Amino acid sequence: MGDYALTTSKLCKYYGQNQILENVTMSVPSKSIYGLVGENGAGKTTLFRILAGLSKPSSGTFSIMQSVSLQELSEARRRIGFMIEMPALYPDMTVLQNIFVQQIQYNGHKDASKAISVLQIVGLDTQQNKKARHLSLGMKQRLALAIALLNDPEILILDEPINGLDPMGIVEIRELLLSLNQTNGITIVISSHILSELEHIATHYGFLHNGKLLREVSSSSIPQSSDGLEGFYKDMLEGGK
Ligand SMILES: Nc1ncnc2c1ncn2[C@@H]1O[C@H](COP(=O)(O)OP(=O)(O)OP(=O)(O)O)[C@@H](O)[C@H]1O
Repeated sequence: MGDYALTTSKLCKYYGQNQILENVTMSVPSKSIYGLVGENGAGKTTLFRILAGLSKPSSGTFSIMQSVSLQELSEARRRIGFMIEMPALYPDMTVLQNIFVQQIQYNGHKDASKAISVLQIVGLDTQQNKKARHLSLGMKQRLALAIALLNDPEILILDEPINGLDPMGIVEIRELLLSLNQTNGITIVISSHILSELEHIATHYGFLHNGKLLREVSSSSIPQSSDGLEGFYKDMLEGGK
């Protein structure tokens, strides 16, 4: 995969007059868990949407697994599992049927054994016959993650994947992500508001603030003190580091 799974160079995005991303130059090492930290409105989702091909940058370039051309990028994206927005679920279909819909859209056919295996990975196999309308938010999050895993991705891009999960659910997703990274070698890019949670799993961080990537560091640069990542981030925003 090369040294970097994803890179961006001087990426800018405007909506009308508003500059949302400003010269974002980012490098996500292969096989890392890269925590993207940033306040509400910092531009995290916008950046992920560009990588996913859901939005175009106003200027700048990016690469996914060394692919840069439009055609190569669309191939490379097939090797990424995205969880950016909640996938459109059919409320009157079951969990399993919703997985089948995704498989048919993506590959043209359904694959029941693969569907069950991703539901097992995210701990939803016991709920496979439940209608989507009856799922809790946390269960929907797991289903979105299951969908992102359907095509054995080499990279996972996860926007706030633990939003809405209870503490036990958060621990389970954390362990799942660690295992996907360590056992399957999947590079994971993850945004979360819960810095203490990112701290449990991230090997690298990028700090996005007002559309600018202030700094990238490896987790070894974060002090092991009680306010570790939170304190580091606060000091950085205050210009202390
Ligand atoms: N389609 C759009 N049109 C206009 N402005 C947009 C659009 N999408 C996002 N924005 C604006 O871009 C800015 C960045 O939004 P974005 O969703 O990328 O931030 P974020 O870091 O993901 O925040 P959050 O953590 O709240 O999800 C916000 O000010 C938002 O209002």
